[in-house]
Formats: sequence, structure tokens, C-alpha cells
Amino acid sequence: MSIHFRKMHGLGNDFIVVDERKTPRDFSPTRIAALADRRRGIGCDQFVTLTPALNANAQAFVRFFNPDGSEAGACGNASRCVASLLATETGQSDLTLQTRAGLLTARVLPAKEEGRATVTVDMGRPRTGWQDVPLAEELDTLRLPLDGEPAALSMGNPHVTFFVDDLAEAERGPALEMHPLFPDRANIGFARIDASDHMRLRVWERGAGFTLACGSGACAAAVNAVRRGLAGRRMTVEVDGGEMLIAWDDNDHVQMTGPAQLAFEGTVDPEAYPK
Ligand SMILES: N[C@H](CCC[C@H](N)C(=O)O)C(=O)O
Repeated sequence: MSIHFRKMHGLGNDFIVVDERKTPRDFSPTRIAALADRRRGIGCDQFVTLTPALNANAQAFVRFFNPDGSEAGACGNASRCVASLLATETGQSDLTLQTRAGLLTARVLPAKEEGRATVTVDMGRPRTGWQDVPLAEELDTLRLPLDGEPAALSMGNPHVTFFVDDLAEAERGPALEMHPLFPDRANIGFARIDASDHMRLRVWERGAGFTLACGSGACAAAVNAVRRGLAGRRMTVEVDGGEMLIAWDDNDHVQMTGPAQLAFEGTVDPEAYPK
């Protein structure tokens, strides 16, 4: 039986979004991986499901799955896309999403062009304890004992940020994702600080590989830059797919602003894919 889906993206980080609030489906990791596959399936960086919110203040419970079938607690770019979807549906500009990392509030600004919105998501507080990331042992998350001394934190998902002069160092990403120091694996960011309010970032994403943008990775890199005394608390983060504005506010919350775009809608029969 075919289901409806939306293909959306934030700065080229792309998503299949399935609204299961009326008919929950509980896709298996295998089926998610098949649907997310760019050759055998529809193809996406993350598969995103909406199910009924458990918290009365939220419009939906939102879950994020990588193309390898693993689930992530946070996904910044997809959170902007879902907020934009809910704004179109409800006519509201202020939305609340329930995620495994907690409640996220979002504000959708008036769309300048059809199908594209600018959204600010409050991504909550960065968690900088070694067990938050998590790390395999007690360490100072400001400088990990790895070549390049990266900083680490969680935005609801694990992020490690290397501060580099040459972004070619991003080729280290695949091996570092699987490093034994990261029991849940990790998203590996490589940030070049070009000014106190501007960085260039590439992220090797856990379970997804290089993406054109990583919202939670931009939040993590901006906070880690402040922690290391390399930047101010408002930062333009330039990624392959474009730019986001990140602000680590006075309440210790990270505000992420960027575009959300609906590419197309369609239907798919999940039964046509491996269970
Ligand atoms: N690969 C990430 C999830 C997607 C994050 C990224 N697409 C974003 O916009 O934050 C993880 O496993 O934690």
C-alpha cells in the first residue's frame, strides 16, 4: 500500500519525511536503509518520521534515521524542514517539536519564495560532559587526546570538532567516526575559522558520510569554537550547501537559523523494499 512522502532539504542536506501521525508504520532499519539508498531507493541523508507527540505542547514527535538505519537524537536541518512543514499545515509560525533529545521550539519566518522558508530552531543546550557525548572514558572534552586535539560535545547527538587550516583533513572522518573513544560513533566536523564570526565547516556524518550541510554539526562547531576562545557567540557557518547563522545565547541555548525547502512530494510502496 503506497504512502505519501515529502522530499525536503536544508542547504542540500536532504530528507525523506513521512507523516505517520494518522497511521503509524514503524519502519525497520533495513527498510529505512533501502528507501534512503540513492541507487535502489528514493535516496536521502536522513529518513524522518512524524508520529503523534507524547507531549501536549508539541505538534509532532520527530525521529531521525541515518541511511545505515541507525537513529540519531538530533538533526538540525531536518528540524527546520519539519517546522516549515508544520507551519504550512497549521498556519502557525511558532512550533514545538518533540525529539529524543527533548523539546525543540522553532520559528518559521515568512517564505520569500514558494516552497522555501527561513527557520530558526532553538537546538537547546550543548552538553559538554564526557558521558554526554559519550566518550568511552573520563576525558576533558575541550581537548581530546587525538592528533589535532579536537573538542567534543552533544547536541542530542555526538559531535567531535577539529579546528584545521586545511579542510582536506576531513579525509580523516571515516576512520574517526568508528574510533573506540566514541562508543556510539560520532559525527566528525572539520572547521576552519576565517574570522571571529565566520567559519567554514565540513562534516563526516555518523551513519551518512559527507553531507552538504549538518545543522547539529554547525551548532557543535560554533559552540566548540567559543569554548576554545576561537570565536564569538554569533557565527556564520559556511558549509558546502550554503550558510547558517548560529548563536549561543545567554541562556546557554543554541539558536540555529537557515533555510528549509520542499523539493517534491510523492508516494512510495514500502512493501516493494526489503523488510
Ligand atoms: N548523522 C547524524 C544525524 C543527522 C545530523 C545532521 N544531518 C544535522 O543536520 O544535524 C547523527 O547520526 O547524529
